Amino acid sequence: MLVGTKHGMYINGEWLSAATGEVIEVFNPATREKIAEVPSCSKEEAELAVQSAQAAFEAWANVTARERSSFLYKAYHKMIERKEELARLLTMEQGKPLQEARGEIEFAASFLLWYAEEANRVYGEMIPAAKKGKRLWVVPKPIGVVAAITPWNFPSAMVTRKVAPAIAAGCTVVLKPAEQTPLSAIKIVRVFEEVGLPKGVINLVTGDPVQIGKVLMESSDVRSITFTGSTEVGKLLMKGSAQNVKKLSLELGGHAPLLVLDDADLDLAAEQAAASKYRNCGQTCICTNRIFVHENVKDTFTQKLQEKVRQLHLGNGLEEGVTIGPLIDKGGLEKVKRQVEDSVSKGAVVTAGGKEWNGPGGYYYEPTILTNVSNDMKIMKEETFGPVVPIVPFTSIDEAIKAANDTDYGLAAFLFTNDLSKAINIMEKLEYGIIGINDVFPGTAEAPFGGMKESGLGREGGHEGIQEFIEMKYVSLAIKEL
Ligand SMILES: NC(=O)C1=CN([C@@H]2O[C@H](COP(=O)(O)OP(=O)(O)OC[C@H]3O[C@@H](n4cnc5c(N)ncnc54)[C@H](OP(=O)(O)O)[C@@H]3O)[C@@H](O)[C@H]2O)C=CC1
Ligand SMILES: O=C(O)CCCC(=O)O
Repeated sequence: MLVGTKHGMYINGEWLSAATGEVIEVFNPATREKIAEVPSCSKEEAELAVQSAQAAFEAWANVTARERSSFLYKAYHKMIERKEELARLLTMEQGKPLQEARGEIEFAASFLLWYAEEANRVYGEMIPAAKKGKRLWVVPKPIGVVAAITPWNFPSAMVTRKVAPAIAAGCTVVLKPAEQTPLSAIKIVRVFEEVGLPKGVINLVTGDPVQIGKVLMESSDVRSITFTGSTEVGKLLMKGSAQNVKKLSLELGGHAPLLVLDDADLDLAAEQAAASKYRNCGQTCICTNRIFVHENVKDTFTQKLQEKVRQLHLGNGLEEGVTIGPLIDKGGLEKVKRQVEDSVSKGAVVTAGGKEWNGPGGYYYEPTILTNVSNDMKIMKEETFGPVVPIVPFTSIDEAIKAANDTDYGLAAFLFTNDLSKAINIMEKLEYGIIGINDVFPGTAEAPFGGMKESGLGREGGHEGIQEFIEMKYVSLAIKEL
C-alpha cells in the first residue's frame, strides 16, 4: 500500500477513514495490480466536508490576499521539492511515462505559483457616475464554498488548476478526485496541510461519484462547481446545479483537429502531431483527434508521422525509455478498440499499430494511424481518448475549416503553416477556445484555457481563472456634494 490504508478523507484538518469502513481500490493501469485503498465516504461524510468548508469560509475570506498568497508560495516550493516522489506516484496510479509525470508535477506546481501572484491582483473598480451626488464602485468578493471535481488524466495538475485560484480568491474547497487516481490528490492535500493551511480551507472526499455529486449539487452552501471531465457528466452537473443556481466552470471533452497546410514545415508538423496525439496515451482533452492534411503533402506527412510512431516505446511508464504508457482502464481500452473496429469495418486502413498489446499485463494499445477515413466513422464524431488518429486529406482551406468545425466540441485546434496571413485567417474562423499555431502545447498557467460549444464554460489559468471564484458586489452610494 502506498497511502495509509483507508485514511484518505480530509475533513476540517483531520485525516479520516469512512465510518462504514468501506473503501475504493486503486490499481496500477500498467500492471492491473492493486496499489492502494482509499475511503469510500458516505453521504453524511460528504455533507460534513461541505460543512467544514462553510465553517472555514468567513475567516479565510477575511485573511489578507498577501497571507493567502504566502500559503500558495510555500505549497509551490514543497511540491517542487517533492517532484520525484509525486511523479512516481502519479505514474503508478495513472500510467503516463515518468518523464511526462515529472512534467505534470511542474505544470501542477506552476498553478500554485501563478495564483500565489494573482491572489494579490483581484481588483475592484470605481465607475464614473452619470449623476451628481452618487459614488459607484465594484467590490470583488470570494464566491463561497467551491466543489472541485477532477479527472484521472491529469491527477495533479487538474487539482491545482482548480484549487489554487479558489484558495487565492478567498474561497474554501471540497475536492473530489477521480476514483482511478485519488493518491496524487491526497499527496497535494498533505502538502497544503504541511504548509499550515487553516483547517477546513481544503477538504477531500473520495468515493461514489453519484452520491458525492448529489451532496455537492444539492447543498446551497456550495456556491460553485469547477469540473473537468466528460461532457456527459458536465451536463449532469449543469442540470443538478440549476436547483440552487450555482456558478459552474466546466472543462469538458474535446475533438481537436490538426490542420497541415501544403506550405507547412512537415518535419515539425509530424513531430508535433505525434506529441499531441500520443502524449498521455492520447488521454488529454486537447489531444489531436483528427488530422486534416493538404492533398499535396498527404503522403510525405503520413510517412513522417509513421516514422515518429515507430520511435515510440510502449510499456510501463516507470521503466527507462518508455515513451507511451497504458490506457487508464478497461473502459478506456474498449472505447479505443471499438473505434478502430468501427473504422476498419467501414473501410479505414491501419497504417501503423491497430492492436491491443498485453505487455506487462496492463491496458495497452499500440499507437495507431488510420487512413482512408470517412465521416460516418465513430472516430470522426466522438472523442477517442486513446492513441489513435485518423488522417483525412483536403484540397481547399475552406473545406478544411468546415471539416474542422464540424463537431459539437470546441476546445482546441492546431494549425501548421508558414504563411502568416493564412494562419491568422484560419485561426479567426476556427470555432475553438484554444488555437495552437505551429504549436501543440498551449497549456500554461498564465493563459486562459477552456472551450466553446459543448467543450465547456469558463476559463482556467491566466488572470481569468481566478475570476471564476469571484462575485462582483456593486455599491451605489448617495452623498451630498459639498
Ligand atoms: N476533459 C477531460 O480532460 C476529460 C475527458 N474525459 C472524457 O470522458 C470519458 C469518460 O471518462 P470518465 O472517467 O468516465 O469521465 P467522468 O466525466 O465520468 O469523470 C470525471 C470526474 O467526474 C466524476 N463524476 C462521474 N460521475 C459523476 C457524477 N454523477 N457526479 C459528480 N461527479 C461525477 C468522476 O468521478 P469517478 O472517477 O469517481 O467516477 C471524476 O472525478 C473519457 O473517455 C473522455 O472522453 C475524461 C476525463 C477527463
Ligand atoms: O486534458 C486536460 O483537461 C488538461 C490538458 C492540460 C494541457 O495539456 O495543457
